[in-house]
Amino acid sequence: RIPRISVTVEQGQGNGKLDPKQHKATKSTIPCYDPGNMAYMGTMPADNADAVREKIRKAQKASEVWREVPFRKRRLLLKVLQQYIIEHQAEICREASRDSGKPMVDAAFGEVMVTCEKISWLIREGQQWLKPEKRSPGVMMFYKSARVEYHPLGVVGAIVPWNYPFHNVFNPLTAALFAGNALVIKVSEHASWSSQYYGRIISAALAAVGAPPDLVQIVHGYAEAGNALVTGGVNKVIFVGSTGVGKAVMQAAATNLTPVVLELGGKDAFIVCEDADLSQAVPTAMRGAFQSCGQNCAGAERFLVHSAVYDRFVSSAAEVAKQLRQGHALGQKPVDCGAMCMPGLAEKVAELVDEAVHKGAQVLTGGKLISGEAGGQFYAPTVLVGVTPSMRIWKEEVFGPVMVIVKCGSDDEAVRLANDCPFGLGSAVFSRSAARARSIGARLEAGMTSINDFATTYMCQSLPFGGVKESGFDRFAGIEGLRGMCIAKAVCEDRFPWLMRTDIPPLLQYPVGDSAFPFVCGLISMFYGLSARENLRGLCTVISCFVSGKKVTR
Ligand SMILES: NC(=O)c1ccc[n+]([C@@H]2O[C@H](COP(=O)([O-])OP(=O)(O)OC[C@H]3O[C@@H](n4cnc5c(N)ncnc54)[C@H](O)[C@@H]3O)[C@@H](O)[C@H]2O)c1
Repeated sequence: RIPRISVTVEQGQGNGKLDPKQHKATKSTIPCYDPGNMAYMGTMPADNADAVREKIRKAQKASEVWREVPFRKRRLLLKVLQQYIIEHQAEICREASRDSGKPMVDAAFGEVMVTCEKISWLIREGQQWLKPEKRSPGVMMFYKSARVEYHPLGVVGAIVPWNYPFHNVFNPLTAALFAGNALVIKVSEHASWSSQYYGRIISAALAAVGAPPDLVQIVHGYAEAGNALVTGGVNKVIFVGSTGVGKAVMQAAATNLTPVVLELGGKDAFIVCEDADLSQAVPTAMRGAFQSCGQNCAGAERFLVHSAVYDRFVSSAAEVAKQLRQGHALGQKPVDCGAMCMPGLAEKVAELVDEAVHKGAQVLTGGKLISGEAGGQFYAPTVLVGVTPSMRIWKEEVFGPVMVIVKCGSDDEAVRLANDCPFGLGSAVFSRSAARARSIGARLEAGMTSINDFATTYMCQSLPFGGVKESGFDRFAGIEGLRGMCIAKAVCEDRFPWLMRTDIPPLLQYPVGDSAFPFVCGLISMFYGLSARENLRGLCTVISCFVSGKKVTR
C-alpha cells in the first residue's frame, strides 16, 4: 500500500506588482515574482553561510540512519512521490510556471514528464545497478573473487539553476536518496518561491515512509550560500548552472578536495541533411528552439541545414515562429511561449541578436524585446539567418528564444561548424539514412546525440546526461549518474578459502631471501608471458627459486 500525502499549495497572488524600491533583494532576502506579469509573490529569507553549514550538519545525522534503510523502503518513498506527482500535475506545473514563466505544456513536458520517467526508472532498475557487481579477478588473482560495492556517499550537495524549478530539485533528490544519501540542495534565487511547495511535498513523503525529517535540506540564497555548500563538508557537489560559476565552484571544491559534477551551459547543434523528412524535422526543431522560451541547457541553438533544403527549412521555420503566441503563461489567453525567468536575460538576448544584425545577420521574425500585456520579461521568438563566426551569437550561449539557421554544403561542413563551439552538451542529426545520421553524430563533440529526434536521450533515463568542453564533465542521470551518488568500493576475497589463499612464500617474507627477485620475475613471466615458451620458462624459474631459494634465517 502506498501512503497518500496531502500538501498545501502556495497561492502567492494578490500581492500587487513587484516594486523594485519596496521589494529589494538584500543579502538576507529574496523577493519573488512571476516573470510573466511581474506580480509580487512574497519575500523569502536567504540563508547565510552559518545557516547552510547547520543544514549540512542536520543532513549528515539523517544520512547515518537512511544509509541503512533497505531498497524496499527507498522504493516506497519514490512511489509516494510518484503518486503525489501524478495526481497533482496541474498544481506542480502551475507553481513552476509562476516561478519561471513557462507555459503549462512546457512545464508538463520538462518538469513533470521527465521526473516521472526518472522515478519509474529508479523504481524498476535502480536496485539492480547498485547491487554489488562481480568483476573478473584477472590472471594472477585467479583464486580470488572480485567485486564493486556501491555504498552511499553520505551527504550530496546540489546547486541548481532556475530554469526547471521542480525537475531541478527532484532530479538530484530522487537519485541521491535512492542511493542512500541525504541531500542539501540550493535552489536558485530566481526560482525560490515554488520550492516552498516542493519542499512540503518532500517533507510529507519522508514522513509518510518514516524517513528522517532532516534527510533533505533546501537552501535558499545567493552565491554566499552556494559557496558555503561547496566548502561546508558535503561528500560530493553536483553543480548545474553557468560555465563561469561552474569554474568558481570547482575552485572552491578544491579546498577540501570535494568531488564535483559540473553540468554547465550548452549551445546544441541541430543538423538537417538534405534527405531529412522536413515534416518531422521542422516541428521538432521548433520545440528544440522555443520550448521554455529557449531556456534549456540542452536547447537547440544552432540549426545547420544542408543547402538543398535550406530555403524550405528556413521559410517553414519562420512561418511557424511568426504564429507563436507569447504572453503570461497563466493569463487569460493560451500561449506557446512564456517569459524569460531571470531579470536581465531578455536584454542579454537582445544584445546578442542586435550585435549580429549590426554585423550583417537578418532577422526573419521577432528580434525584439516586448513587454507583453501584463508587463512581463519577454523576448519575441526569433529566427536569425546570415550568422557568421565573427558574431558573438555564434559562440555564446543565448539561453533564449532564438533560432540561428546556418546553411552548409556537406556533412563534413556541418560537423566542422557544429564542433566550432566552446560548448558540447547535446546534439541532434536528421537524415532518412540512419547510418549517415549515426556517422555524423559520432563525429560531434557532444555528450549526447539524438538521431532523428531532439533531446530524447534525456527521456531514456538509463542514459547518462552531461557534456564535454565548456559544458562540463562527469554525468548525472542514468546508471553512471546513480552510481556517481556512491562510493564505488573495490572488494576482493578468496574464492575458495578452504583450498587456496595468499600465503607469502618464505623467500618473500621479510627479510627477503636472495632469490626473491628472480622468483618474482619468474612469476611475472609465468603469468604474463605472451608465449607458452615464456610461461614455461617462468614456471621453471619459480620452481628452481623455490627449491634452491636461500632464505636468510631470522
Ligand atoms: N548542463 C545542465 O544540465 C544545465 C541544466 C540547466 C541549466 N544549465 C545552465 O545554467 C545556466 C543558467 O542558470 P543560472 O543563470 O541560474 O546559472 P548560474 O550559474 O548563475 O547559477 C546557478 C546556481 O549557482 C548558484 N551560485 C551563483 N554563484 C555561486 C558561487 N560562487 N558558488 C556556488 N553557487 C553559486 C546560483 O545561486 C544558482 O543556484 C545556463 O548556462 C544553462 O545552460 C545547465
